[in-house]
Amino acid sequence: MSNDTLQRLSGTIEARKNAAPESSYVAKLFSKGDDAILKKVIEEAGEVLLAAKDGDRQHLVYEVADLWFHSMVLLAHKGLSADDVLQELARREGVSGITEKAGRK
Ligand SMILES: N=c1c2ncn([C@@H]3O[C@H](COP(=O)(O)OP(=O)(O)OP(=O)(O)O)[C@@H](O)[C@H]3O)c2ncn1[C@@H]1O[C@H](COP(=O)(O)O)[C@@H](O)[C@H]1O
Repeated sequence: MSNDTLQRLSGTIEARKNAAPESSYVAKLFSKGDDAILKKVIEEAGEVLLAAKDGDRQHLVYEVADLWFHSMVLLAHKGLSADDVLQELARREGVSGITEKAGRK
């Protein structure tokens, strides 16, 4: 598995913060703010649920990609990135039981 795609996409999403809202989907979503971004994340999570139930594996991959993408937009909006999540997953590889919640309030 390669993280190159996630890194490139993170860079593109980050760059959209300085773009005019009408110039791109991500720029428009940033301009709408928190609630609009969170709504997309919830909407895509629901679509993942439906895809998981319909038995079409490619459909599931498609909807999870939508969910990951919108989660990345949310992270960027909050000053974070996919890299922060990858670091947390890497940290968990070394923790048995995953009971530690480092950094959680
Ligand atoms: N990976 C994605 C990506 N995945 C999904 N989407 C968009 O997310 C939306 C998914 O929402 P829906 O399925 O609900 O479709 P919709 O009804 O059109 O969406 P809404 O208008 O209701 O929000 C669609 O408009 C998709 O085009 C994405 N848009 C952009 N990217 C990446 O982000 C980059 C920057 O995109 P722009 O900001 O458009 O240049 C692109 O180069 C891509 O790499």
